[in-house]
Amino acid sequence: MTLLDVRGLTVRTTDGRTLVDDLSFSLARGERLGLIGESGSGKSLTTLAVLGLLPDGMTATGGIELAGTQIVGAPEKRLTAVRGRDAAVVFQEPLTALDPLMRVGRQIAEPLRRRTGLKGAELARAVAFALEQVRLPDPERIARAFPHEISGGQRQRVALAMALACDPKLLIADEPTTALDVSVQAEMLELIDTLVREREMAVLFVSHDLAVVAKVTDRALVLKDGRAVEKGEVRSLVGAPREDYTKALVASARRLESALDLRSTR
Ligand SMILES: Nc1ncnc2c1ncn2[C@@H]1O[C@H](COP(=O)(O)OP(=O)(O)OP(=O)(O)O)[C@@H](O)[C@H]1O
Repeated sequence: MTLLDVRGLTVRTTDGRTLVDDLSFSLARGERLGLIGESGSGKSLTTLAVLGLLPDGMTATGGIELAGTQIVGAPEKRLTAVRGRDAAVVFQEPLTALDPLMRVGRQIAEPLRRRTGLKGAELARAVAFALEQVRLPDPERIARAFPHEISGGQRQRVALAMALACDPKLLIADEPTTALDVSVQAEMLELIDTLVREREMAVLFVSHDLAVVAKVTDRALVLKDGRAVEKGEVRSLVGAPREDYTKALVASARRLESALDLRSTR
């Protein structure tokens, strides 16, 4: 069953520049797709369009159907209902999602309370559980901390816990490991992989690094200047890229072999 259907998505600026050009792809429930391309290729704008979050001065045309809701042209009220429940996002920079002035626990409590209606001690227990799920040690301490009091890797885990709090059908991960130290990148990818598998969530995974995409998804779509230039199984994109642009992405991908080995052993 189709969860996300993007048909002829085009994003333009008011001064007439086309930043995403006639893009189409779809995602079934529980399926994973990588969006790959170099900086400026339109990956982030595509994911923002899916959530109805395009910046001012940009308009989307075409169709985006997410869990039965037409996103393009939808009123804000309908979009608010979709976000969190049908699709949630983890951005490259966790501070985008986190309020610097609010303790971490309260930030996770809010979406949890909305979804579950829990209060008081039960809600506090659910917050601690959400933090444990993303493998954060000492969840009570983390819950009391402000975002600047924890490490970048821990903040990204908190952002992931917030995204998962409403049990969305689709997780959008936009360069979720790019800002992290190399040593914590692999752990984060593994965590995303495990958590979405347990929840049977679909994933739209954005990265400029094909090796990173290969760790999480089986299929990928290659974007260049806002257009899809190639799509298919990650394995065939890597083994036999047709476009020069894809060949360049393969060449620049780090640790590609180990990423593919990892998936083939599952
Ligand atoms: N708010 C904005 N106003 C004007 N142009 C923008 C805006 N945001 C993005 N763009 C332009 O749209 C194009 C696509 O940007 P987008 O952020 O989607 O690329 P990307 O592939 O996600 O790259 P990156 O990995 O660097 O974020 C780029 O040419 C970028 O300069």
